Amino acid sequence: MEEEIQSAYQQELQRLEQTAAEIDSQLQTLQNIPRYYGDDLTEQVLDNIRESQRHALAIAGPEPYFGRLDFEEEGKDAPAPLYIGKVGVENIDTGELLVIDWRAPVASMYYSFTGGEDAASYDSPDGVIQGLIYLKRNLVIRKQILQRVVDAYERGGENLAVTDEFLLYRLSENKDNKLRDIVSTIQEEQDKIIRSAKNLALVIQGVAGSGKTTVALHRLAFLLYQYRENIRAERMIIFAPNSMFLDYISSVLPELGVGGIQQTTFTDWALELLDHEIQLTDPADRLSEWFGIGAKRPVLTDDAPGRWKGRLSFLHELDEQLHHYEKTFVPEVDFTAWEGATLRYQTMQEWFYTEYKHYPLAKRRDRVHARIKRWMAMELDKVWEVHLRKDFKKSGSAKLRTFFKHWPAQTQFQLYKQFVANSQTMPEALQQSSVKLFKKKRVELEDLAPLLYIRDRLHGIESNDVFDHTVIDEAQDFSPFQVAVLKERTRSDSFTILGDLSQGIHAYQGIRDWNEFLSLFGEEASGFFRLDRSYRSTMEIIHFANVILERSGEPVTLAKPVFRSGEKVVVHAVAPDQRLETITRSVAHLLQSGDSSTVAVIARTDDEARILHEHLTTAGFEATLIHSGQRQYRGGLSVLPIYLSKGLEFDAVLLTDVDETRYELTPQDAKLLYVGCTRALHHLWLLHTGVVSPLIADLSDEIDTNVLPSS
Ligand SMILES: Nc1ncnc2c1ncn2[C@@H]1O[C@H](COP(=O)(O)OP(=O)(O)OP(=O)(O)O)[C@@H](O)[C@H]1O
Repeated sequence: MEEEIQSAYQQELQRLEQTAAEIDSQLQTLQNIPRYYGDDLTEQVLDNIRESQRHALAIAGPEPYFGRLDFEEEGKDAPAPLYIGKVGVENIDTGELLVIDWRAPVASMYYSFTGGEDAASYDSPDGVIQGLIYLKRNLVIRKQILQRVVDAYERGGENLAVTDEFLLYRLSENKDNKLRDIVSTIQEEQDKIIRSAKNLALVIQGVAGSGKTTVALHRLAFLLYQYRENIRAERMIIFAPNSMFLDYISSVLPELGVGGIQQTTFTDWALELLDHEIQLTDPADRLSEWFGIGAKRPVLTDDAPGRWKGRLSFLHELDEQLHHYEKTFVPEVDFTAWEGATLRYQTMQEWFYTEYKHYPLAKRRDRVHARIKRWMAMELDKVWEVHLRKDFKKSGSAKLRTFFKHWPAQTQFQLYKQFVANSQTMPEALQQSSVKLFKKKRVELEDLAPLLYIRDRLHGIESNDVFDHTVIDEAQDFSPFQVAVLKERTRSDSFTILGDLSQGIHAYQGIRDWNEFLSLFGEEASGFFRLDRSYRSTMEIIHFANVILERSGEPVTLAKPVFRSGEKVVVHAVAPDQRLETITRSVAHLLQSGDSSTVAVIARTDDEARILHEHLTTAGFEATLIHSGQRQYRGGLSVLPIYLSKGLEFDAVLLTDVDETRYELTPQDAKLLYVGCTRALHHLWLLHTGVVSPLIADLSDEIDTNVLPSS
């Protein structure tokens, strides 16, 4: 056995040397060719190709591949080894494929193969190809050094099922600052999503840590590879909850060799399109209202402003109002430029409603205006007396200006203000507060989608502004209205919409059920996936977090852990006068433990986080305070309010003040605490002074209560 392993290692060593030498030599050759900055188009195209090859080889160089699959295609007489890496590499002289791009059809078997003696298959452009798999091997290569060779499957061997050993090895590594690619360990259920066809709106419900964000980013890389003739990176867009989150995920796409994809938040994107005509109220006000403690929080109903204005029935009501606006847009008044020159309103209506029907409203108005001017010019030509012609021209223009005052060019905001004031269905309190706010030229987040909708009806959507693919992360916090607006701007309904209803902490604006989105697309054009396995946290952490979710009193899907065991979750009661000192000691302990390079101290509110940050800084720690305006994710030690922890992950998490007043037995608080706990990869500690939160009370078997280091 030992000998076999040694020989496999030697074999792989040799192969690696050859492949690495080929990559280095190709890269060297390309680097010797200077970049082209001239005007010749052919040269420019060639230079671009060389540049992307340089880029690909630079990615391949240090870690050329991560897996090997020996596959014997039906009709062939021997298995051929396929080496799978982030980018494909060919031997320049022989054309032999040294490394196969992970996105290539044949590589899909590396991810879908789960063992057994049966035939395996993949979809090639020429149809389904079948054959037998003889070996699946994981290889860890760093800086061209072969570090690990592990066979997950060998035909005829004892272990017929593909083992998770390599996945566990990857998961046990601790995290640096950013989210990373997972090409070497993509799981079968994730691979199905990544390789789904382009013209589908995919909705993915995935438990915390199931890899939703990561999978969505890999899907973009796949689409760009598979549909390279039809889609462009600059026409793809990712919507994420905030700028810091965008920074946190910013390494994955470059690691996969993909650049140029637009990444933004819905708010930033919408405000830009709306030409900053309006200002958004400070989101911090609403956040402190909803994430305040206890009695201060509003009751959550479907009449909450975000829920109400985000529903499709509001869109339909606006649609009706827009329709009415359009129908009455051309007044039933003739235009007389001068005596004897009258344009009947029926003619103008004919132009507006029939001839220019296909243009958006504002453009139609401009077209009719220009056409009336042309009509006046023709009428003038019929006037022979020169002095009259001059007078008519002047007075006709003045009359047209007055006449067009009946056709006011309204902005989307002016129209929206009227529509809201005229609404027959909006709850009165909401209508009044909106009208009051609009007087100050201010709007709330939930007004952005209706404003964009009206804007698009007025001005249309430029073909340059249409997306080839749209990703919405943390989509449970989006409204159907927002998705409807994005649907108008996304070609062929090509969407990846991902989120977790159990983490819907912004329920005052988000959805309750994925059907709220799916109904926008229809069955044929959409697909629904569930990811129930969680890869982030240890079994102990996931079991603990699941209990919290069960106590929420709402129907939930519990996360299934991969078999990775760690220490028990720590829950510790602290006397009030020991609180700060205990936090300091715990942080020091967690930072020193070997597998914690990122540690988060998670407080209940913004203010509590700020105070803790001050305390830790004074105690000599280098810590980053994460607040709602934060744009960069720095890693190391972070202090943050719990609602901002969504989407992030840390080797160790310390939740402070998990007591009955801060985390009540309500669905909202359960979701909030669930989000906080599921941020931890390896260590989860919770401290409380006073009575422990009912969400985690009486869990003695699951937890450790006695591990705090002594002072
Ligand atoms: N197949 C995989 N192999 C290795 N690591 C994985 C795999 N899938 C997910 N992970 C890891 O699990 C963690 C969670 O991934 P990600 O943040 O994408 O999940 P998520 O579902 O978006 O989480 P959440 O909803 O809790 O924010 C990351 O560290 C990611 O690298």
